[in-house]
Amino acid sequence: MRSIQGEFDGDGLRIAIVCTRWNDDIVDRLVDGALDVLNDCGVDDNDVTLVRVPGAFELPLAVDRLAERDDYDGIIALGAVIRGETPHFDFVAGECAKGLSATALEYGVPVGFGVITADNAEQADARAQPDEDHNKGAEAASAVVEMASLLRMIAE
Ligand SMILES: Nc1c(NC[C@H](O)[C@H](O)[C@H](O)CO)[nH]c(=O)[nH]c1=O
Ligand SMILES: CC(=O)[C@@H](O)COP(=O)(O)O
Repeated sequence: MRSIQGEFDGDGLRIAIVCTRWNDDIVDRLVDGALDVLNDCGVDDNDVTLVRVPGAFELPLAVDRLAERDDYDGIIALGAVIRGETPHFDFVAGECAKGLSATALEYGVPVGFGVITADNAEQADARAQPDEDHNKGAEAASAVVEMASLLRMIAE
């Protein structure tokens, strides 16, 4: 049986990170986690582009435009959607996830879903810790590097 699995080799990869200003106290820690993983994987800092949008609802449009440019081997989307008093949470989180997934499939570009969806600030904080195992940004960056590598292997 032949097995194909991506490697955590970021050499030569061009990566965009799109993050939100909403909940930036949390999201900036996701950015740090993502950057640490990209550095560990050997992605050159000069090959990383950081884009900031207002909130998670705006992530898909920015990611879509970046994917359309075909300048990036992977895109990491970072945000934190924290439930409030109304159903607004469901629409913001749902449309964000749906839009990011649609862009990945339309352009064939790996999009890391590094968007925390939490019922409260404590849950969000617990998913934005410095250690990679508790940082959604690190998780998303790792997935993007692996998928970019896998897609290169499949294309060979
Ligand atoms: N409540 C949160 C939001 N809400 C804002 C929306 O994302 C959007 O910017 C607004 O509806 C204007 O279009 N965004 C988050 O990222 N996190 C939240 O908890
Ligand atoms: C996820 C949201 O948009 C949410 O924080 C908004 O809070 P609320 O539902 O109380 O307006």
